[in-house]
Amino acid sequence: MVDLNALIEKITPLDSGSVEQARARQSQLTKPPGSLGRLEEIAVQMAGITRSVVPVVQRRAVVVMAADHGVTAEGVSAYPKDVTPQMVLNFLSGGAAINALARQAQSDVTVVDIGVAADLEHPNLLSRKVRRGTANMAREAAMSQAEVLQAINVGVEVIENLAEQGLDLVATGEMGIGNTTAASALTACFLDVPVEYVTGRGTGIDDQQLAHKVRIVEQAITHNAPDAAQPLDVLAKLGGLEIAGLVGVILAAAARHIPSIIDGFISSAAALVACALAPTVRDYLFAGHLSVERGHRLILEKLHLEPLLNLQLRLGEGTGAVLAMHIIEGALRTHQEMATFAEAGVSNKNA
Ligand SMILES: O=C(O)c1ccc[n+]([C@@H]2O[C@H](COP(=O)([O-])O)[C@@H](O)[C@H]2O)c1
Ligand SMILES: Cc1cc2nc[nH]c2cc1C
Repeated sequence: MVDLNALIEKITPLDSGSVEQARARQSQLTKPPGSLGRLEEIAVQMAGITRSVVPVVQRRAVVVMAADHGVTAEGVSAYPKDVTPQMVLNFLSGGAAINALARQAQSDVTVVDIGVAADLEHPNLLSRKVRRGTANMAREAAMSQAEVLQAINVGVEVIENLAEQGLDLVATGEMGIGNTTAASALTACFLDVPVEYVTGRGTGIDDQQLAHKVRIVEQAITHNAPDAAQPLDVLAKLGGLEIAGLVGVILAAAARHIPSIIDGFISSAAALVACALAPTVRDYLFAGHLSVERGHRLILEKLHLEPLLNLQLRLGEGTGAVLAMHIIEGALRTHQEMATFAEAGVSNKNA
């Protein structure tokens, strides 16, 4: 089992030397300073993360963590919980949105059963069930402390195995009917805001169901009384197995100087927990996109992350994060391939 404190200690600040050299390179490229906007910042941040002045992102993966949620018994989703295992099989057959987008972005897709209630078997599935879905958080803690650590450990091991084969960039993905309810509860707790500010329609519930979902999240928080100063307590009581797994992914990637692209609302709730455990991790993160889900913007504001895309997505799976891989690649290609003023014989700005 991972020693979480030791892992957190490995997450060090970005390398300032690489940051400065990357900035110096940007200032020499054939463009007015700042004209490539956020692409310039991305290239510089990537240099600091990877400790390489001219980083590459050849080997890419999206880790899709799948799990069920006991709170679905309260009628908080527009879809039945059977969709979780059904979509896992769809990911494994290559028929989901994430598969199409990952093929386009030349990213591997790693599918992990970290807590799906049903039995699932497939040669390409990583079977790492911690338990068969969480307990109903409206009535009891979603998970025990031991289970939450086990789920984080799954994420850490997935990254360690991927990193051994070579990994330059990872995207977070998830699948779990009911998981926007868990993500809303976590967000309300960590941001200390009213539940209704951070509770949205998920897969598409109506106004009446939304009002009910808000009450269920409020009930879960009141009943479990998590200690907001103890991120693992909050995660165990209100979280999900896939969210805990993604906390492990985010922490382990940062410890190995691998950048993570965070997907939508649920992935961002995992990032919120990871940053509560290890604030330095934030510098290793990119926000892939801004989800339609209510509350996502508040998480990104709290983490001082600006989304790379805003496409009105609300699918999850890692779709927005994998789309954002193209933006990061663009930032690195210009950083690497553009000629300098001296190389191209272009006159620089008058001194
Ligand atoms: O990523 C997002 O922002 C997002 C927003 C809404 C829904 N989802 C996906 O929809 C599922 C959760 O929705 P729900 O309504 O069952 O809580 C889960 O599988 C998520 O991947 C994802
Ligand atoms: C069909 C479907 C696909 C999904 N992918 C992620 N969450 C999902 C929820 C549903 C309902």
